[in-house]
Amino acid sequence: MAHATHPAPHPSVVFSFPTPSDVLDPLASFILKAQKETIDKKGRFTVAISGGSLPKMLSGLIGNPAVKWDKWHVFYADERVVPLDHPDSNHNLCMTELFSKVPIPAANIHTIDVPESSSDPDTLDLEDLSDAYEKQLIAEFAQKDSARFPVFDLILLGIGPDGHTCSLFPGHALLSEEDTWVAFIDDSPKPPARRLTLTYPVLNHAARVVFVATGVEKVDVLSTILDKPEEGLPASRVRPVFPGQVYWFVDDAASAKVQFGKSDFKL
Ligand SMILES: O=C(O)[C@H](O)[C@@H](O)[C@H](O)[C@H](O)COP(=O)(O)O
Repeated sequence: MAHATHPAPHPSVVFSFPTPSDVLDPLASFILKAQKETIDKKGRFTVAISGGSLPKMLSGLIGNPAVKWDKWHVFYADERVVPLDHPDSNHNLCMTELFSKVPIPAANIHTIDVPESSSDPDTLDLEDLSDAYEKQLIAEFAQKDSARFPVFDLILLGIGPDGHTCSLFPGHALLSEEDTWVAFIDDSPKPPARRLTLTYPVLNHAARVVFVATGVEKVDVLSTILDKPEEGLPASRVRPVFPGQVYWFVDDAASAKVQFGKSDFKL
């Protein structure tokens, strides 16, 4: 019997701009176009967002009347298991850099269940926390899309100098996770050790994954990720199934050694 064939993933699209600040407007325009296409079709826009320098890179959205914040449903691509108001919390960072500056309803931002000012988050059971976060995703996606995995309209990610993305670190057992939507890790090589993360099955069913990476400290890892995917760095393994698509918004310092073809940015 013939096996069903699945179209191969689209090749990634790489946009490189002279400086980090030159990335801001094109990135905002790209997100707005994705938002419009999605809301026109289904009336809501599901977004996963990570920490690091990424939230600040979304400043082009602040004050922009075209952003339909009330239609955004935001999840964290990964989160550190610390109180939500802790300096290490990705939610805290996103609030400071972005969400406190725009009219997004608080109910549309899905946080992990670690109360603000909680005095001992280390006693919280990671499996319970990741199950509870997965339930929030199921509530958002499962009945509506009736799919085995959620299909985020947009996932916004950074990369570490070791090639990690989300809390998916090189050589870690979580790289082989095939079933759960949200996983936990208690041995992150980058502190803090205890984190939750979306898994590859989620990343690789997204409609669009956007990586943002700037600065010379990313130059070697970016060329390994794009030019040597066979090395299997965590970020190289983000290859959403057709018709999903990976986009890179980088600066010329980060892409200086990349051989992979770059595209001219146009919408
Ligand atoms: O959870 C973390 O430890 C960080 O959020 C991390 O994953 C970060 O997103 C990348 O290292 C990229 O960071 P920069 O964008 O700041 O380089």
